Amino acid sequence: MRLELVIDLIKAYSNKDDKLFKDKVSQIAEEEKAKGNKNSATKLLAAFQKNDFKIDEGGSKKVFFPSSGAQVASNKQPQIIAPRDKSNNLELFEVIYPSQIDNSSIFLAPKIENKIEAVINEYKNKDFLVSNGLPVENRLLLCGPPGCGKTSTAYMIAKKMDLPLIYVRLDSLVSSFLGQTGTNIRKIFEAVNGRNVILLLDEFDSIAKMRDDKNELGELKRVVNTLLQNLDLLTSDVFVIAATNHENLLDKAVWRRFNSVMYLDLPNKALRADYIKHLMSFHGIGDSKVNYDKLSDFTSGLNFSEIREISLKAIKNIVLNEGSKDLSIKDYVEALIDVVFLYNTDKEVLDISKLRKLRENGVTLQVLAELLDIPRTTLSDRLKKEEIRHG
Ligand SMILES: Nc1ncnc2c1ncn2[C@@H]1O[C@H](COP(=O)(O)OP(=O)(O)OP(=O)(O)O)[C@@H](O)[C@H]1O
Repeated sequence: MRLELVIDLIKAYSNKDDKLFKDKVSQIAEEEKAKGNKNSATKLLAAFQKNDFKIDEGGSKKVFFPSSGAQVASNKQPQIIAPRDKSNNLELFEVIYPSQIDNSSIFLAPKIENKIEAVINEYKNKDFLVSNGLPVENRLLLCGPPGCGKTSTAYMIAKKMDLPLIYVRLDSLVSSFLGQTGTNIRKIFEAVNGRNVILLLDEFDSIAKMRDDKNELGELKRVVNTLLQNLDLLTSDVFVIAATNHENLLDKAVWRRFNSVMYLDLPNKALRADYIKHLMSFHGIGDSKVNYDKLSDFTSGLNFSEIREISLKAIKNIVLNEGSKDLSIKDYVEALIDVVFLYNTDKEVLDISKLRKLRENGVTLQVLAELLDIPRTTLSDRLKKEEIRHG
């Protein structure tokens, strides 16, 4: 290896010039390859990627690569300016920098968590993979019911990759002025192409599904084609995440564009219990005596967003009314009824089918009757009548 290259490496390291550092490592690898030392070149690149070159700066770790995130943190990266719609002058996307994303916990099934970690790792090492002639997964489709963490997962990935997130809501993009949509899509893709960013296309079905809509005319088809063509033209620097609640509405041409597809489902019993426990302990409520298993049963069939709302309501009630830190089953069910099993403010107009669901989820008649302030036998009769009505 030439001495000048070593000196350049040292200079790059001390100036924290990640681009120069990376260039010099690549140059050394190339020279080794040219000399017939392919193994040494591969080893060097592997060591480089594996160590991720973390430099300690006064106690806080700075990620050397991928570079764009580090540059944002040190204000070296030029700001990403969102293009605007010609008619209403509104910005076509929102830029969210990793420093603006908090570290709040996201609960995912272990299988999904592992898959996401693998995708992040692959993207972080994309240069190495590409230099070895291997493709990189940089198109992720997140599907699943609302409130199960598609958007939150995209944020978490941006935080972990230390990259700016470009957030586009396709439904609002389309609903504004159809005639402008194609132009707006082009403007968005031009603004991000070639940059190390995450492009989140939320409510993806709102545009992709239009292709087959018999009632819509050529304009919509053109819009969808523009979207697909622009996706194809993106460089591999852009990591694309599309999110949809209606994956069944996406056609084959759309599925083909994504090399990773993940389904974020409603939380199972264990995840619900962990999530409720996490929310409670975060606010200093509850203790080891609380039966989280039971609370988890009560919330069967609900999504994370609903469980969060219920739990926060219960926490607020406990803190405001009782000033205590205890969590009773009744407190929780009361919040549950308020948030999800609404009875139109008038207790006479009970939504019996929802109450049946609560009973099925394990809430006792006694607790329900007390909370609803109706005699237990009356409630029991009404539930039985409902049962007969439904066979
Ligand atoms: N897996 C999860 N772990 C922890 N909290 C979650 C999770 N999923 C959702 N939440 C909570 O619900 C809120 C809404 O979730 P999010 O917007 O990520 O869901 P989504 O699947 O994108 O929903 P939509 O399809 O309606 O856009 C989050 O801000 C968070 O508080």
